[in-house]
Amino acid sequence: MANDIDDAQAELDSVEAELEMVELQISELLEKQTKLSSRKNKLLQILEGACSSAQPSGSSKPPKPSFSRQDLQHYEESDFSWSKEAQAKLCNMFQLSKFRPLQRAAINLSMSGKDLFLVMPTGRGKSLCYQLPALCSKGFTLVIAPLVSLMEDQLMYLKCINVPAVTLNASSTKEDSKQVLAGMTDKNSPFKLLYVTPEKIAKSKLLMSKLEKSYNMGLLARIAVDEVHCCSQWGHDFRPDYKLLGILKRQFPKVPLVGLTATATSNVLKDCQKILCVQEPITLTAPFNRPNLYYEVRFKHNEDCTHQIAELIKERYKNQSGIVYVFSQKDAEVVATDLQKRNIVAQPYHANMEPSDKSLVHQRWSSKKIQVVVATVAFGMGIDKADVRFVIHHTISKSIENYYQESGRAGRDDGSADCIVFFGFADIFRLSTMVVMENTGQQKLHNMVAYCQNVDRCRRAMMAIHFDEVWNDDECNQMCDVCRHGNDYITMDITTHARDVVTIVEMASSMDEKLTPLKVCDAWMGKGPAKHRKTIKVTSLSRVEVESIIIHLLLHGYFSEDFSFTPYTTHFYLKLGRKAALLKNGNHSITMKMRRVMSHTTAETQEEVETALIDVSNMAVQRHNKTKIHKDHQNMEKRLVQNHIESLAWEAGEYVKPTSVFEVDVEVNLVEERNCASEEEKGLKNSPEQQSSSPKRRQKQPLPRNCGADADQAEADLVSAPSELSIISAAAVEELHHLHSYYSKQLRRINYISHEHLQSSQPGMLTCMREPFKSLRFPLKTTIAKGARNVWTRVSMRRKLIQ
Ligand SMILES: Nc1ncnc2c1ncn2[C@H]1C[C@H](O)[C@@H](COP(=O)(O)OP(=O)(O)OP(=O)(O)O)O1
Repeated sequence: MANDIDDAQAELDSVEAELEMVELQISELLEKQTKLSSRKNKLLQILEGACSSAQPSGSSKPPKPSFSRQDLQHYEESDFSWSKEAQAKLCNMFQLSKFRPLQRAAINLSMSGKDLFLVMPTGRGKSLCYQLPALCSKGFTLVIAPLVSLMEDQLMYLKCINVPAVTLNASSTKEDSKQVLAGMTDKNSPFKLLYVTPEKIAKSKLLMSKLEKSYNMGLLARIAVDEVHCCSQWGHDFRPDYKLLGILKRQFPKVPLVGLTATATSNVLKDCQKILCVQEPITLTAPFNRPNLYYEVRFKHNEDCTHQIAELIKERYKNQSGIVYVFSQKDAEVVATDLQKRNIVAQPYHANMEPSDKSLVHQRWSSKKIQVVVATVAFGMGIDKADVRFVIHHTISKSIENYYQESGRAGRDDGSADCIVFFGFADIFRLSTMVVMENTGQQKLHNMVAYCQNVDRCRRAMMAIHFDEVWNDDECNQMCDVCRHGNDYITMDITTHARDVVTIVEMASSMDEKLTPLKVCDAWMGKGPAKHRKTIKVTSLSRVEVESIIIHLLLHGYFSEDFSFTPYTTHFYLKLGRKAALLKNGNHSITMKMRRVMSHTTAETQEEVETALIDVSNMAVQRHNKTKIHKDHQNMEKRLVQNHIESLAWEAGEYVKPTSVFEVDVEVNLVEERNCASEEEKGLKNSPEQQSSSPKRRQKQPLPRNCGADADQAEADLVSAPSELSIISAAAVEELHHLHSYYSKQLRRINYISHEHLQSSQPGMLTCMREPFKSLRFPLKTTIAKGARNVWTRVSMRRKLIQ
């Protein structure tokens, strides 16, 4: 009877596990289907024409007919009543000889009174698309810009070219404000552009009433919303006051609006459209591609990264201007000082500096008195230096949008420039805790990490897909490290590795222990606490491989983030992801493409530069690294061969899993009926030392899986311990008694050890639980919960039978 119930219970467990797996697979496939369908729709839309009308967010209406190629051609090429004047002002006032792609179409559409979203890469000249129409129209253009510094930059530039422009912001004097407000209703329009912040629109009733008046007088010619993605909380720079700008279109419906951004996906634009209350805007998207920028990702191996950056600057970018982006204000100070020590004229720039110091750094950099600005993201909008030859990221950006913006500050003069990211394992988690409060922060960071982890796709293609563009890899023209040094990767079957590392996290979690990614790496590489080492299947992979696999598992849902908040900081731990359960299925496999270890430096340019730059004092270190790299490479290739042999054997049905097994250090000693009753009896009389030696002996001789009939039998004995004596009898009563004493004794030991541990220097629940649990033994593949359930079922069955 008990046997039947055990069997049924075991089968139920296995059916439940299988069902769980099927559900996961279904949800995976559904997710894939949704992604593919949405991609398909986007591609169809793009193929229909270069531009299309955006649809209101959440609208169930069928899509409006798109803005066709012919329409675009019309606005690009036709002559309009204002065309001559516009061309003249382009040359005479802006001192520019011709329009860049889409500028003319954008200007003509805006002059025709259409609402427009203009998505154009940074530095391609979006401002001209509202500044020139402003000069060709009656009245003035209202420009909403997110930062006062950005407005001031623009005003300075406009003043230089004799374009009358003013601003109203918190720092405007009373007198200035009075003049500006008066000018808004002056028919002679003393200024053509009025710059305000979104806060001003939201808070100043006086401004709104003046706008109302100028609208009624026909003097409010146009509204330009710069950095329009700030309206949407899905945009990377969400600003709450931007959300209130819908009032403008509601109050002044006849005034054309132009929203400008460098980085907005179609979803962000839909959101902006809804927030700004724009009915049917035309979206013009200039190709995001900046053909003159070379994109590259390098592994950040250690703190030596600043040294590498310094060498690059001294050799490759001698006397050329650039930016080094860092993670924090402290990093800005430290890295700038390090560069200075290496004779590079560098200065930090971050939000916590005095405004006067910030503008001094900006000015000195613009006039080439400083070569490098080591900056946080605070050094951003409004930076318009044409000849920036390099943008190096000491730490990855928090999203592809951010990266595109930040790196886009290079090469605005169309001359070639480099955008290099140093990709470090620990940085991912520093950033992760920073974006934890943002709705889509983790997803965006994952996209950025995937961009860096990528080894086989053109980096431009990855960005293009991110920005919903169709892309042909040939267009990269070898201007990214992947296209330039293609095929420098290998495909690894990492299923076994994944199982091993997932087991470590699973085991920690069953012991209520949380592991940081760094600890997972250490534990897996056998560098964790000694007590863990004997229970973990230590990997022979290199650190780089270990980190890459953990990142891969995180990006693909086998791991996920587990944040813990303290009043001072946020901690990042790894926990099992939604797909971790799939690994329990023997047929599930995971492959990943991995750069040949350190083959990164096979990039000629990098190798050339680095070998050329090796400081004599660092020769030894470099040699050591190279030897290690060479060994890593050899190991990797050996493993690949091994993987290949295994997979062939698997296909031929000959594969026998290696006999080394992972032994769970948390086991409950479900002793075999016949012998164990007496063993336990003995155990009860044994000294504590002798008792604890028994489990240890077992650990030293792990029970191999699939290693013959004996092993099978032994395992079966453990799992279905009381099966042979299931009729209630004197023996069974005795056994129940023994079980009872055994568990009481275990509990007493837990109490005793817990007490002891609570008094030790390491405080906390975990410490006191770990030791006692260590000497409990579960059958292989059994968790504490499962083991407890089995024991409970068995004990209660027997109790019933006795009654
Ligand atoms: N048709 C043109 N020909 C040559 N240079 C141009 C042209 N239009 C604009 N520029 C120059 C002027 C500026 O120095 C530079 C960048 O223009 P700007 O309008 O500030 O870019 P942007 O607004 O797209 O960048 P950001 O996204 O960083 O604000 O390009």
